[in-house]
Amino acid sequence: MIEVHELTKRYGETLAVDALSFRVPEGVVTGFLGPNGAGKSTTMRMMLDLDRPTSGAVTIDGKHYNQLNEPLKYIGALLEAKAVHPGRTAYNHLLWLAQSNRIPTSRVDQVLGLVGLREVARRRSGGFSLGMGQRLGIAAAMLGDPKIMMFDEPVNGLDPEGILWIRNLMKSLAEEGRTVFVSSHLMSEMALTADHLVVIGRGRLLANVSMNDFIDQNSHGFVRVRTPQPEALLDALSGAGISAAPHPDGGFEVVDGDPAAIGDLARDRGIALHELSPQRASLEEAFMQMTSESVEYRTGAEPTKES
Ligand SMILES: Nc1ncnc2c1ncn2[C@@H]1O[C@H](COP(=O)(O)OP(=O)(O)OP(=O)(O)O)[C@@H](O)[C@H]1O
Repeated sequence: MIEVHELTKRYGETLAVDALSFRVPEGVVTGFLGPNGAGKSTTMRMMLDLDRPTSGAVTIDGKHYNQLNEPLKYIGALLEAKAVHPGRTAYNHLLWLAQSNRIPTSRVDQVLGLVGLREVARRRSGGFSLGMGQRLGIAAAMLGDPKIMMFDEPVNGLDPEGILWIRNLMKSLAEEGRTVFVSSHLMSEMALTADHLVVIGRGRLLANVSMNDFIDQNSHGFVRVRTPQPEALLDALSGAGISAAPHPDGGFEVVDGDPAAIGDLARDRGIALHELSPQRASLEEAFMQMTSESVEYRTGAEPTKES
């Protein structure tokens, strides 16, 4: 369990993280979302003691990172995939990390197998592709078999196969009961991976909810209706006080509509329906809705000091 308590980070005039508090639950993938510059990387660095908070604290299973004996056994992280000495082989990079945390050497071979790098283990990592570098970073994160794993933008620059592999890996790590905390600015990817969301803007907490609740709370669902008798249907709907907006594809959209009520109304009037489908907004639409409601988070808005 990761707990963030009133975490604040100031870089001179910039308030990068502002009294942030949240917990990252176990057994699910938690997505960490926020516009560019929201403070995600700074928060993650402070979680790993790579940056010192101005105030507040992060605890991992109740302890500060620097109190963890052999930290790779508690928390594994992929922050900067290319943060590996280019002249070192994949095997030696992992061996060095394993030895520094008293992890058995046999585990190096095991994680190389888990990420599919066994065949290139003796090659220098400087010649690795981006995808191989990501896999090596993930192998390092898994080395200590930690209960908590953090990934900062793990699918950046990966091909579809690599993206699918990382998505499935994160889900299976969570299913094993681990805490999986992942940042990404790719909403469609996050929607497919995360069960829970922590959303920040300008260093502040905006939401800490399940994916489903976040979408429901920040967007309107609608019902898509298609009929060969559009005029009769529009008439019936407006008579029932339901407003429907025409869609360029010839159908209608009823915002916050109840499909059963629309279906019953059409049946009562003898109107044929060729489509009656409830639609849900995407995570991207919900995210845009949430951030656009506040002037502070709108693209192009000047950051307000202390905001
Ligand atoms: N070392 C630093 N010195 C000064 N300012 C910094 C430093 N690191 C981050 N910042 C500032 O802190 C704020 C938060 O940055 P951070 O990189 O944490 O955001 P982010 O949410 O990870 O953004 P992105 O999605 O663009 O990576 C930004 O205004 C950034 O310019």
